[in-house]
Amino acid sequence: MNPIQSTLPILGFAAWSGTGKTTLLEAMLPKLVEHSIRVAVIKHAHHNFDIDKEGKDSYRLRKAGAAQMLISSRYRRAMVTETPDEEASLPQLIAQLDLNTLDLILIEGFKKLSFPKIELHREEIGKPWLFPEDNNIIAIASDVPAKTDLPQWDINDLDKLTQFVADFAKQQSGQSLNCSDLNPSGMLSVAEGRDRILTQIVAPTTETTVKLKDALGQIVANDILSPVNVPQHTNSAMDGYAIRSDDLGRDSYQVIAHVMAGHSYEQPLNLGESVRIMTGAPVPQNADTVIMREQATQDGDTVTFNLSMGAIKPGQNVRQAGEDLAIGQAAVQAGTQITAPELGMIASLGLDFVTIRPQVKVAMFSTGDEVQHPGEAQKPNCIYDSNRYTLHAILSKIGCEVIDLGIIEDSEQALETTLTSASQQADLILSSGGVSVGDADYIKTVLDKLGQINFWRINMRPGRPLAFGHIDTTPFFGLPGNPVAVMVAFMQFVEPAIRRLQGIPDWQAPFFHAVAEEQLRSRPGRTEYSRGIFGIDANGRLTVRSAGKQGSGILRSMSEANCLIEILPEQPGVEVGEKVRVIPLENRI
Ligand SMILES: Nc1nc2c(c(=O)[nH]1)N[C@H]1C(S)=C(S)[C@@H](COP(=O)(O)OP(=O)(O)OC[C@H]3O[C@@H](n4cnc5c(N)ncnc54)[C@H](O)[C@@H]3O)O[C@H]1N2
Ligand code: MOO
Repeated sequence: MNPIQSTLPILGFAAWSGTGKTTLLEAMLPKLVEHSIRVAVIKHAHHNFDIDKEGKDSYRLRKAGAAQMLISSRYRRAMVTETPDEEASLPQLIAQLDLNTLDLILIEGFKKLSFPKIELHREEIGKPWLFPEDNNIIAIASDVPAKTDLPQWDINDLDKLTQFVADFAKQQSGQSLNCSDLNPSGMLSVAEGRDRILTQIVAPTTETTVKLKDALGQIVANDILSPVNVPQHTNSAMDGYAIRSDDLGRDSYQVIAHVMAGHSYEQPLNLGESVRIMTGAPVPQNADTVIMREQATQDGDTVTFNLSMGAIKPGQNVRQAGEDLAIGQAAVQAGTQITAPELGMIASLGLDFVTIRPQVKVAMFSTGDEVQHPGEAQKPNCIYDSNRYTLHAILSKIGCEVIDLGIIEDSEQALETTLTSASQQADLILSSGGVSVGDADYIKTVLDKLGQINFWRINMRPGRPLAFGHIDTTPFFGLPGNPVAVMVAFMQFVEPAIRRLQGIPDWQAPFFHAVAEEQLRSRPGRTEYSRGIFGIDANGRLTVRSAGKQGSGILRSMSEANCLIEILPEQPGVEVGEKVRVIPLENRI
């Protein structure tokens, strides 16, 4: 049988019924989303099925004879197509997906067709292995060992299984985009450059404990487990009256106490009784329902509730102990950068110290005799140094300690001294300028002398020239001099390396898709990063347009942009109305 063709990676799950395919997929999907993998699932059903429930408008219209029923809302859409004559084939189904917005297609069912599959096996089902008969099976998840050389894991080890699926998606997408076909010889694609860099970056395993406030912007080293229940007690979410849910329907209740936040009423609540309670105060034993004060009239120690303002629902307006976090639950996961919510949450657990990854120290300098310090009178034919300022800002934003080595004069000796001292102080070294072809050869001479540096040309714009290697054991990046190229190259190559040094191995920049409001040009084979402005149009669609002139030195359009528009090598350009990938800049630069 011919293998199923698709431009996106396809992976199926082969199993006998009762093995729990859907349950496993349901548990795996949120984890794949965490890996930033956008998944479509195609599921085969053996029997007749109705996707919309009897009585719903879409159901009624379909039953009334609509051959195709397309229903759409702000949040989702669904297409129900009647296929009275013949079931759709898997390739026809794949063709219905919006492949531009996906990274992976998972298939449940269609087990006779030829595409890569993971076999799921549970011994208690009592069915034979499938892999001896199906050479499309590439791995096994089972509760007993299988006699095969295929990779295999415990079917209950969801993390390992997810990692395999995520790696498969990434590896296959790399294969479906044949870089050597796309790139003129001698140039690396963005992905190839990044991969080469990342294989040479080793994450340190050290950690350090700091005071809570000093952890702002830093990376959590280990999962922070909650030592307490949050909230500590089951408590009231409103100022009002607590009663028992098995005691609804009375005309009135006797108010037997008044509980302020920080206090409690220690007696069990009896039938007919009510406790006046403040927001945050613990609800008494037996009480589980709070009616807000606006709905109540208290006369002496009797309270009545105005039900015309809303019926009382058992359990309403009560926050359960541990509902936010239960004791032992991970409040913040290892690898998270601490921002305001994490700082507040850690404080809310009563913790005032946090164990973090040591701050990554980045030494940086500018090169070029034409580059001048801001504040000096401008010399003829010179340019003020903006790169150390943009780099300082981005590095601080992502939690690095910056060692600013200034502007290095054009001399072998000065550069050698600077690089040697940088490699001793820093975890990573950054320079800008002097990496393209026509530049002072002394930079290459010094780098060759001190370390192992490769000068690459990346098939992207801006940011074509890039040097990468090590001075002693410290990673070194030579970024291009042009002010926008330096920022774009930083985001594509340096930030993933720093994230790895921070202990986040599979960091990926967030992106989404938006509809182009105007035509965007690109050269096929090259990744084009245009400064863009995204927004929402009158129809609620995410749209994007260019932020203006795109020269590699024009910082103004970078300042006005709120995103980079990434036009991929396989895209010849983007027409009006087409979807394009957008990398938001907020929180990145
Ligand atoms: N014959 C070729 N010329 C150039 C090529 C090429 O492939 N062949 N590539 C072009 C591209 S693309 C870029 S990007 C630049 C990068 O060159 P360098 O990394 O060698 O950078 P410089 O020549 O030193 O500077 C380029 C540009 O940027 C200004 N600059 C430098 N440092 C700073 C700074 N700290 N702050 C602000 N501006 C800075 C510098 O004055 C130049 O205008 O090469 C192209 N040429
Ligand atoms: O790509 Mo250069 O990096 O165009 O300015």
